[in-house]
Amino acid sequence: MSATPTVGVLALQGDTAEHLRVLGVLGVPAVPVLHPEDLDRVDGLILPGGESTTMSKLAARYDLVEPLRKHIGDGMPAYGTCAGMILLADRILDGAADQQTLGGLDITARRNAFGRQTESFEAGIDVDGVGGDPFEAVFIRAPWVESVGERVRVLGQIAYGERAGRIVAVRQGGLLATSFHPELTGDPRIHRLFVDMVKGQA
Ligand SMILES: NC(=O)CC[C@H](N)C(=O)O
Repeated sequence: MSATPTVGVLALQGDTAEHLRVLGVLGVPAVPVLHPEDLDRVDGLILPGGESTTMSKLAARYDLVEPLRKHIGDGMPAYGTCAGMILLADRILDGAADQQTLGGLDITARRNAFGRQTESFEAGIDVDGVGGDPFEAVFIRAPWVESVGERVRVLGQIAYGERAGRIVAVRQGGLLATSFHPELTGDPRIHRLFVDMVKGQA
């Protein structure tokens, strides 16, 4: 792996631009990924937040489903935020009819688990491996992680209130997922963790 990896951001739908901006702030070369051959030019991939059913449909339309599964299965590091977490999950609950995921991450994600758009909220989350203050996390129609397989490490849970204990950040080898959206709040610590994972340094 080169000292400065190139990170791709899936560009089918959702907040691709915000992820590219954070990677730019970190000085990491970053490119949108829209076609299968784009995957050959990146060392890691971010799957953004947005709408997972729409992203799945567009992935099929752009012939990206199998190439994405292959790269992820072959060990390409990937980080899914919100809808991206759903795409990485091996199993989902409350998915749309016939909703398929890419899989790779041995979790069950419950879609829209925290309620409707109007019930979006923020919470401070202590994310394991991310030093400093709790991460100010924004949840927008977010999934939670209902259960994890034994290879999955829980990195963050909601600490207090009626949602206390809900798992919202996980890692399994080179795969990272958060229910929330670090790309929207200007705090680059989780992106830095992912870039370190891509470099093989975390
Ligand atoms: N902010 C988000 O990414 C929302 C995810 C959306 N609820 C979905 O199921 O895809």
